[in-house]
Amino acid sequence: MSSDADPVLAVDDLRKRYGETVALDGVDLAVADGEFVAVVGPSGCGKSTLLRVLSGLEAQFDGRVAVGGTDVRAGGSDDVGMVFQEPRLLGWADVRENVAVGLPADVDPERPAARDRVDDLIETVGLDGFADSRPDELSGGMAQRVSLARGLAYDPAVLLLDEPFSALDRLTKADQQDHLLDVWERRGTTVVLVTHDVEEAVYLADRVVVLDGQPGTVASVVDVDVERPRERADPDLVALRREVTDALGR
Ligand SMILES: Nc1ncnc2c1ncn2[C@@H]1O[C@H](COP(=O)(O)OP(=O)(O)OP(=O)(O)O)[C@@H](O)[C@H]1O
Repeated sequence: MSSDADPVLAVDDLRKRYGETVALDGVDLAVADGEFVAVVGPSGCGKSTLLRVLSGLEAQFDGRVAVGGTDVRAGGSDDVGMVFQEPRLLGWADVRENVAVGLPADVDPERPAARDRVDDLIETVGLDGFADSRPDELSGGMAQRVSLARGLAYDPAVLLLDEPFSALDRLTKADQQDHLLDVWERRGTTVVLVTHDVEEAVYLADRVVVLDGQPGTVASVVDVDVERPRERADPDLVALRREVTDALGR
């Protein structure tokens, strides 16, 4: 997919420092509407920092970062939903209440339209029948799907995911990856996924951005030009995995 025309996410010459530590140095990235981009890189190269900047959680940086044409420092982050490695659910609240936390602040979660929206999201992530369950009644994969529904509650233009499946066992992980693909395909949300897992990146993404170094810079961008639905064992995917791994090792 081309990212040339009006990218929904535009990062130009991003430089981010924490005191003396430069975390990112001159990162450029353009993500097209509806595109699925994975960001991989070794520990400490600034992957989470990049997501934090994109989400508006970090206001101090040099360069330009815009979502939907609006600078994130000027409210562009309203168009961004975030899913973290840990589901970060409210233990005392049920699934419906946990998803409703992600609704825009001016929406009363008790209003019928808001309840319908939340129930629709719960169904979207495949948790029908669990709306009244509490987090301790859910498996790890289910809890992560609540977190995904919460991230979608704002109906964001861009969904940012920071290693959302890394704490899950292999089978649950594969299941959740397919679930995310399903949600992405049905909703058309633009996705930026940070992961350590090259296999996951290549299986899911249209493009894999390899970050490297300290400070982090874009070392390589690998297009995953493989038709969907994909087979994990597809020789083209296996070859692309090698290409990404080689780029990481350089
Ligand atoms: N709040 C902070 N204060 C100071 N330094 C920080 C802070 N957050 C990140 N850093 C530093 O910025 C650099 C990039 O960190 P970041 O967490 O973005 O990397 P990462 O690629 O996500 O790592 P990992 O894969 O281990 O999560 C590291 O050198 C880290 O120590």
